[in-house]
This record gives sequence, structure tokens and C-alpha cells, in this order.
Amino acid sequence: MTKQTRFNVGYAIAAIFLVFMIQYAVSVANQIAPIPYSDFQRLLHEGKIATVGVSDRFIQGTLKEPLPGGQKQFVTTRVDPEFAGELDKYGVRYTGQIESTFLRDLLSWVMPVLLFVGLWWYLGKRFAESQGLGGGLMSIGKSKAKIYVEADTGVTFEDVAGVDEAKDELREVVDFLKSPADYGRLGGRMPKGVLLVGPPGTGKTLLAKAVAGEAKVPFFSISGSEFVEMFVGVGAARVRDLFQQAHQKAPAIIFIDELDALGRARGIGPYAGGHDEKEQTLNQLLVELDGFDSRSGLVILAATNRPEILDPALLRAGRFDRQVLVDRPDKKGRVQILQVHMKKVKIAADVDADKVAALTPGFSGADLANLVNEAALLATRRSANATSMADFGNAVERIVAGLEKRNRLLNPKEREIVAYHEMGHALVALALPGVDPVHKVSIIPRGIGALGYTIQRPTEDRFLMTREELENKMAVSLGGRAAELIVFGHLSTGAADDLRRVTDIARSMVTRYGMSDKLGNVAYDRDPYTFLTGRDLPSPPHERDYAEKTAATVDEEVRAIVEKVFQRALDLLKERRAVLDRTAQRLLEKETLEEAELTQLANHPEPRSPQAAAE
Ligand SMILES: Nc1ncnc2c1ncn2[C@@H]1O[C@H](COP(=O)(O)OP(=O)(O)OP(=O)(O)O)[C@@H](O)[C@H]1O
Ligand SMILES: [Zn+2]
Repeated sequence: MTKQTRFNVGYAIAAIFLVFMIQYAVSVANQIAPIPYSDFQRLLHEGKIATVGVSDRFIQGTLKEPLPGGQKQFVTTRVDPEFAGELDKYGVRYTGQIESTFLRDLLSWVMPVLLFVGLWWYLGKRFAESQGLGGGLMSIGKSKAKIYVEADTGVTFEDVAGVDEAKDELREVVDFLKSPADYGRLGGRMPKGVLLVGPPGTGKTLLAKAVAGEAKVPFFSISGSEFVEMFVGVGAARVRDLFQQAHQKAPAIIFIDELDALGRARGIGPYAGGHDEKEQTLNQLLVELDGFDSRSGLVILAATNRPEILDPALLRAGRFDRQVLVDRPDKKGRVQILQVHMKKVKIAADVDADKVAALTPGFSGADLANLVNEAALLATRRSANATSMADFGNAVERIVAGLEKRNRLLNPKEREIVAYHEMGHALVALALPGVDPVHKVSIIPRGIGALGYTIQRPTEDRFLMTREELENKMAVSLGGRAAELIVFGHLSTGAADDLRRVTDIARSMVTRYGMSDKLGNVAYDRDPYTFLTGRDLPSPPHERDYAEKTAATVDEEVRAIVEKVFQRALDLLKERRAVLDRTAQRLLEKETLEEAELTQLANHPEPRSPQAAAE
């Protein structure tokens, strides 16, 4: 029976019940009808009453003969307090004190009516729940919205592998949850909202559960996508409910998956404008976030893979002001994740997690979990009693085919190009003075568009930059393309962002900072008057107020600057070709290189300080 038919049957039963109830009520009313006290007195005087009972407020009795309407019983309001004394005079048999008419009423009709109303309410609630309405629409009773709570998730940090940095950051939250009161006293900054940011399937949900599991606190969860297409007010009511329930169980964790579905910046996308449901829900969430004291021991974790579309209000201090990056694993991370999941199936002796990890660049934690499952399935299908390396090989092929279709994996040639490109950035940065040191180089695709990345660690905030510094910065950006040209002899499309950045800097040098000899100390480009309007939005394109000829010179100068810097990057990398090859190979193997290892690789075995190389 489907949900729908079950439902209709429920309504049919309710309707039949209603008809019976009405009939019953009518018949009861016919038998015991209330009559005015004056009528009662008349009947009494005429000697038509057989028996009578009294309570302190009612008189109830039977008649010797039914009235014309068939009525044999009656009730009336008791007016005379001394009433019972005169009954004998009229030959009425006194049946004594009526315990309570209430009890009789209860049995005769109040109970059935209550039962009926209860049944109706229950069915309505079932209906509302099946529609995902929670209790918001039916305001009778306490609503029980679809909030998932696990008293004990049973997940620990050991179950989440390959995301050590994220785990380190979240350990603090665990400590806090273990003794919320002490934490603040000892001067720790109390966490309130932590945003887990990373691509799908990297274990954000798992991490959140692990935090709850480690701290041994209940785990309340809800998904942002559940709020889509809800009736107005229901989403907000559910958020309120969620916080209320969690408060009662604090210390606890509230986990909001897919925060972007609910916390999309107001006024962006198809829901722009209008006071729609999501806006109300988001506002309620903001209210709840602000409305609790972190000492109460409630921590809100949320996950998103699109932090850039979140409403900035969510990221403000005191809300989700901490972000934890949960990235796709590198090779070492994949080995660890594979080990976690291989524990759950029977593995043959020839399986080497290291080799499987080498076969799976770009896989997320969820992909790897899926891989182990798939391999075990293949083994079962060939009736083997353990999963072998061959099963893993076959499973990898299947999954890779699927992932390639979704455009998430690079082929080996592409990986090599990306590795050289990123090392080009890194080596130029290492070789130039006054450039932010390289913190990490990676060829793990990050998001859409970025195939690899090089992170520089700013050493200080800069407000002024010299011409040399700007040129060095450009050289680092051009290093990727220079490396590609040196090694492969051709260029790829992978440098579009780099070129954009470089061109912006060069154009500003020429048109705003007066750094071109040909054009001199003249500002050709006006800053939009942001300091006047207080807006930080780009102003609408304005009229160019210099000559056509000057414009051509600007373009020429921009180009000259970029070409000069590119040549410099080329020379630098050509000179260090051996180091480039060595480090790129290492990067291909390990997928990420950290600052320490990178510096060591770059300087060894031809130890040469970066400063010396710059000359
Ligand atoms: N780092 C990891 N270690 C071990 N298992 C992992 C890891 N990451 C993912 N998995 C496996 O993948 C499954 C799905 O991961 P999870 O739902 O936590 O990912 P997610 O980041 O929340 O994804 P989404 O953004 O799609 O919700 C987990 O239940 C687990 O089996
Ligand atoms: Zn680049």
C-alpha cells in the first residue's frame, strides 16, 4: 500500500466515525434533553415525574410517560438549594445524589468526541509530516519536526583519515564540549559556529559526527536542502525547534549540512528579492546563532562546498567565524582512508594500499569508500573469499570512467603539465627576494577551474609596494606559464587566471602608479570614487578621458612590462631546469609539497640560497 492510499483509507474511516458520532449525539440529546426549570416545576406539580436525582447544580430524572418527542429523561438546572425535601409530596422516588454529571457526560459524549478530535488531529499531523511540513502548519500540540538526533554517533577521529589539519582544528571543539564551563574560565576562545568547507565526499559529515563521538555528546543534524520548497514559516519554525531541542540536551552539536542551500546570499540567484521562505529561515538561523551563550555548550557545525555564495551575514564574528578546510586527500591521505575502509572487508594478502592510492589521484574519501565496496563486490561475484589487487584494479577502472565523465579527474599528461606549472610558480617565488614564501604546492584539483594551486604565506600586511616588488609578484604568476614553455615547448590554457592577474597589475602600474617611462607621472585611470560613496562595488564603466593615441601607448607599455617580466621568469627557470624536473617529479608522486620539504628539495644538492639565485 502506498502512502497515498493508506492516507485515503484513514480519511474514509474518520468520515464514517464522524457520521456515527453525530447520530449518537442526536440520540443522546433526544433521550436526555435539558428543559427549563419552569417546565420541570410544572411536570412535578402535574405528578408526571417518576424518579429524580440531584447534584449540586443539576436535577436529572425520568418521566412516567414519554413526552410527545419520545423523551423519557430530562435534566434541568437546580435553582432551589433545599429541593430534595419536598419530593415526597409529589410521589417522586428520590434516587439520591448524582455523583457528578460530569462523569456521565464524559462517558456518554465527551469521551467519544475527544477521541474523534484526537484521531482527526493525528491524521492531520501524519499528513503534514509526510509533506515535510513538520508541525508548523498544525499548531495544535508540540510539533515534532524532522530533526535527526543521534545520542551517540559512535564515530571517532580514527574513522576519518587523511584530513589531519581539519582534525587538529576540531580537537579544540571536542575539548570545549567535554567541559564547556571550564573552557571559558581557562581563557580559551569558545567556538560557536565552525564552517567545514570542501568538495563533496571529503568527509565533512563524517568529521562532524566524529567531533560528537569524541566528545560523547548528542548529534543533531538537519540539511539545508530540506528547507527548499517549504511553506512559509515552516522552515523558521523548524530551525527554532532544532535549537530548542539541542539546548535541552546541551552540551551538544548541531550539524547543518549543505548550508549554502539555506544560507545563500540574500538577493543572489533565482530567489533574489521578495521575502521568500528561505530568507525567513536564514533570518531565524541568524537569530538563533546570536541568541545563545557559548557557555551553554552548544556548537554549530555546518558544511558547504560553495562558501563563496554564502550570505556574508553568516560569516560574521560570533557566527560561523571559523572555517576549516576539508580538502581532497593527497596520496598519503588516500592510503590512510583506504586502510580505514579496508578494515571492513576481507582483503587478500597481495593488496597494497599504497599501490591502490597511486592509482587513484583525485579521488575523494567517498570515492575511495565506494572503491573498496566495489572491489569487494567484484570479489563476491567471482566467488572469491577475499578481495584481491586485481579486483581493486578493475574497480578503479570502473570508477575512473564515471568520474572522468563528471570531469573531475586529470589524465596523466595533464597532471604532468599541472605539476610543472605549479612548480614554476613555486621556484620563481623561492628565487626572488621580498616575495611571500611558498607555503604549499599541490596538484589536487580544487573546485571548478583550479587544477592545482600554490599557496604563498604572506609575511606581513602590505600597504605600499615598490616597482620591484610588483614585478616580482608578476614573475611568480608568470612562472607557471614559463615552466610549461620550457619543458613542453607549447602553452596550455591553464594559465588564464595567472595572465589576468598579471595584466591587472601591469595596467595599474601604467595607468595609476605612474611607473611607465613613456607615460610619465600621470594618472590615466581614475579610481572609482569609493571613498566618497562608501560603496565597495565596482562602479559602472566610466568614459575614458584620455586620447586614443594614449590608449594605444598604455596597451603597448602594459605589454612591454609583462613581456620583460616573463623573460625574467623564463631565464630564472632555465637556469634551474634540473631543480624544476626534480621537484616536479616529486610533486607528481606526492601531490602536495609543504614549505620545508620544498625548500630542502630546491636547495639540494646544489645548495644555493634563494637570495644568491636572484642575482
Ligand atoms: N576522510 C575520510 N576518511 C574516511 N572515510 C571517508 C572520508 N571522507 C569520506 N569518507 C567516506 O565517504 C562517506 C561520505 O562522506 P561524507 O558524507 O562525510 O562527505 P561530505 O564531505 O559530507 O560530502 P557532501 O559534501 O557530499 O555531503 C563517508 O561516510 C565515509 O564512508
Ligand atoms: Zn598558475
